[in-house]
Amino acid sequence: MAQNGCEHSERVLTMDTMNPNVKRVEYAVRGPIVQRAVQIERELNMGIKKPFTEVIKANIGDCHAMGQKPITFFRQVLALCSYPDLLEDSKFPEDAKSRARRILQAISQGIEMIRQDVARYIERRDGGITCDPDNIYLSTGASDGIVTMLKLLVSGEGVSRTGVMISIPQYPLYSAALADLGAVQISYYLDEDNCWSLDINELRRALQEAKKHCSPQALCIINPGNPTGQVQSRQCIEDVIRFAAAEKLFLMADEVYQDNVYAEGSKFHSFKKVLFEMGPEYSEKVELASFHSTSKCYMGECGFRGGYMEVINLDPEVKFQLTKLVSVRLCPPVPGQALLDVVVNPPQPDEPSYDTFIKERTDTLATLAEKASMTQEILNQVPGIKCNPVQGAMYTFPREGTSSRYVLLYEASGRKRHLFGSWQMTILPPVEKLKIVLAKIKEFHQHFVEQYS
Ligand SMILES: Cc1ncc(COP(=O)(O)O)c(C=O)c1O
Repeated sequence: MAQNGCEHSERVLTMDTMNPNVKRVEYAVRGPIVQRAVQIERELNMGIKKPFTEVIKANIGDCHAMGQKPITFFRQVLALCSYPDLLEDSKFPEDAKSRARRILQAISQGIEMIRQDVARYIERRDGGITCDPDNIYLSTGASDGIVTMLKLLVSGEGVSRTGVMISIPQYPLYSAALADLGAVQISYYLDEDNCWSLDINELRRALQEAKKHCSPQALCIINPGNPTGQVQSRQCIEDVIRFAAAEKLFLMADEVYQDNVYAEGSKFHSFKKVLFEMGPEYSEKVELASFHSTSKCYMGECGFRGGYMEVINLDPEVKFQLTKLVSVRLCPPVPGQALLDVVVNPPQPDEPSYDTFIKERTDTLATLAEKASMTQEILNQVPGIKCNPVQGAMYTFPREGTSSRYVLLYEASGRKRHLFGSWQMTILPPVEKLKIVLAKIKEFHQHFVEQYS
């Protein structure tokens, strides 16, 4: 008998009966490199001697786990919302208290106020272009919104099965969600030689090929990009919108890194703003869902799982279905909603927390900018490594040399040939630790090249 009192052969849920789509899901964030790192860390903790004393996790996108300081005002408001007796405590500033009272009141009446605050935030961000709170859906992080939208899109069988275009290199949520939903992944490749920009001809190529075996319905863009750190130009976004309109594709714009722009000459342009500035020919026609989150930018609050999506030009009956789908799962956790509210409605110049808030936000973004330029500078000093400028987001995706030994090693490890010799790392470790990581990469690479080329 098995431990749970049931013969294995009697189980209802086995590897043979389970959902085959789940088995197709790959998720690199929990993949072999991470598992090996965990194992090494355990061995170090057990006192096993190694040529190093610490594992610095340059793969994790969790800002606070990597030492970034949470924004004080946000945590104060969350503490007050969680334990309202603290509203009597004189140590908390008055603006944090009034924000907490407002949120507590709103939550008791439903989430309408938070959706309105999100809409006002989008209007400020997009230079006054109107945003209807009815187009805002609060989500448990951006991931939840993205998966919900994909779920709505997927249908059909065989050549009619929904195909969704995603960038390569990609953020693994997309391939995982598509595998899980049994949708067809249509890969389009970002242009490494042009700072990972998006080439419309490549979109065309991918789409034409895909039409032979599926029904392409949607195009996903991550801007600023994970894992490649590019910020798409306004021209590129316009081209993508024209392409989506011409090909009748639903646009999904993942904009969770909208504040993370570092490079001179790079600027974040939201898809919504560009769409509306292109005039009614596009703004009244192209269907768009855009996503934001409390997890990234200067907030880094991924543990609270706050986010929203804005939908534009959604068929009213589909919108009804979306509302139903979201409602069935009940609302996102209250702390995530409260946090989202203070992110979209931060301290104002006449409020006591304003100066601290601005200082913390500015310092956090300035440190990330410093780490972005340090990373690309040091990696580009290593002979054989090429690293594009980290224009935005929190990652770099450098490429190693092309010796045949590398190719063999790479393929032997079961990776995809097209990503040969490239790897992703975050710029999140504290400056001093990042310097150590970069120095180690330099040393390792030089040694590896000497040994095998
Ligand atoms: C491009 C991109 N989209 C979505 C997410 C998920 O965000 P959230 O934590 O809000 O679910 C991430 C997280 O790393 C990301 O990099």
